[in-house]
Amino acid sequence: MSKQAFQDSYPAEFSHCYGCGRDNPHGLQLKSYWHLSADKEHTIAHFTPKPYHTGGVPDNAYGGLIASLLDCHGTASAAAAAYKAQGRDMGTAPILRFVTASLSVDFLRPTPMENKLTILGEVIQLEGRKATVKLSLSTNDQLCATGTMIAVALK
Ligand SMILES: CCCCCCCCCCCC(=O)SCCNC(=O)CCNC(=O)[C@H](O)C(C)(C)COP(=O)(O)OP(=O)(O)OC[C@H]1O[C@@H](n2cnc3c(N)ncnc32)[C@H](O)[C@@H]1OP(=O)(O)O
Repeated sequence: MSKQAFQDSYPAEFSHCYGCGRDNPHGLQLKSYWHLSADKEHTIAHFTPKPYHTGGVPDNAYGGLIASLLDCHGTASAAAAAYKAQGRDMGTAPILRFVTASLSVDFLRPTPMENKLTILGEVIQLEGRKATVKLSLSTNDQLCATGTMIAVALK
């Protein structure tokens, strides 16, 4: 299985996203991958916050950062799952690109900033152009946030 990040398969015109665009030097440049655990096939991304990603209390991450990480990991996971369902490598034509139609986030506890964050995704349904993605963010073995996304493939 390819170790190329999902986002690195995006065509150049889709690579300027603040959260995950490889061509956005001011962005977060999130990278997502397949992650095979014993029982399930997840997607995974890691992000280490900078001190300026704080949410007011210096030790804790800004909620908007957390939502951004879930957002970009979710759409990338949707695209990866859709390619996989079609038996195609990511980035092959015709291009499949998903955008966020809805994203809900539950912030379960303050998210400490000193260690890397782990974002997991699971595409639980693919139906027509619509993907439903379950998301989580944890650090220090503590679950800090969960999310649910509806992503829709661009026509
Ligand atoms: C820019 C390029 C970047 C591409 C590169 C991406 C890089 C990473 C992006 C990071 C993530 C983002 O921030 S993305 C940016 C933030 N998101 C956006 O700007 C999206 C804005 N919204 C839209 O453009 C539109 O509303 C769409 C594309 C989402 C849907 O419009 P549409 O194409 O006309 O499709 P439509 O027929 O309405 O919907 C298709 C199916 O999805 C369902 N559906 C639609 N919206 C919802 C919803 N909120 N909640 C539940 N379900 C929904 C419909 O019921 C239908 O289901 P059924 O009847 O078929 O069952």
